[in-house]
Amino acid sequence: MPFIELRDVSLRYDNGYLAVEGVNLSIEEGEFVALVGPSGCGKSTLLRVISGLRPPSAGQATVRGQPVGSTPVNIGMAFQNPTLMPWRTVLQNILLPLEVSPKHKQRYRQNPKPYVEAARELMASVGLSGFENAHVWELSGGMQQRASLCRALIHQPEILMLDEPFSALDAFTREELWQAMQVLYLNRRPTVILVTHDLREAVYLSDTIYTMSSRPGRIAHVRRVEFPRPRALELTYQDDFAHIVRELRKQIGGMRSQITGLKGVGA
Ligand SMILES: Nc1ncnc2c1ncn2[C@@H]1O[C@H](COP(=O)(O)OP(=O)(O)OP(=O)(O)O)[C@@H](O)[C@H]1O
Repeated sequence: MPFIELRDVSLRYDNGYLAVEGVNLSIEEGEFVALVGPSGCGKSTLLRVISGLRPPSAGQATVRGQPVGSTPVNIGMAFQNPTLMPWRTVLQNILLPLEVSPKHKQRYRQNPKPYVEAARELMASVGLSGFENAHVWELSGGMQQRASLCRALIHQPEILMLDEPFSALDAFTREELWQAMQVLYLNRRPTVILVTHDLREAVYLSDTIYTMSSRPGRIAHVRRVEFPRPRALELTYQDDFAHIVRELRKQIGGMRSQITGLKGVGA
């Protein structure tokens, strides 16, 4: 049984807008999946469906075979904007989800020590040791995003949802963060769903890449990525890596040219 499954899922927003239609996908436990596609094709909408924020208008979304929302599922999230609280230290920001997580809040209140240890370990794995008592304004954008990834993982979520978490960073910092993300993933093996416009990022990090068509979004192409892990950054300069990136770009370019009426855009 797949861990996460969408069967013929469509979602129409309250204003009548059909964002996604007839989406089928199935994600194994511990799989790293990327959703790519033209702007507005419904990538974030699918995250909302899987997290239970938006019930599908048609079709079925299940986690472990149970309809989404029928049983609690531990989810971690990180977004483009790290949204750390400026009045809290980095360590306090990372511990924040434990104050509200139904699974952890009581144990955390009674005995915070193991959680603080876990937060320190997470920080060490992404190179943030020594910044536990720093405040947000003392960190670079890349460091803030590292902290946001640690915060997303502190309550040991089964599913980690990443909505363009590296898109506001410069190219070098972004690549550093891919490597930090890979370390976190290999240490914990959560099921990850990454929404991104960066095709190199998708290929570097993922096991499977779903390319969505423009609105209403459908799954237009599924690409497995078989490179063994850990993946070195040098992989991104290899021909077989570039070949997959080109294949995805061609798919998306074709859709964009259908929308704009231009021939060969991005192809
Ligand atoms: N709450 C809402 N009400 C009505 N329409 C919405 C709502 N949220 C999103 N949409 C529309 O649904 C479509 C899909 O949006 P969504 O954010 O899922 O796309 P996306 O692929 O993540 O976009 P992008 O790549 O630009 O971030 C868009 O056209 C958007 O305008």
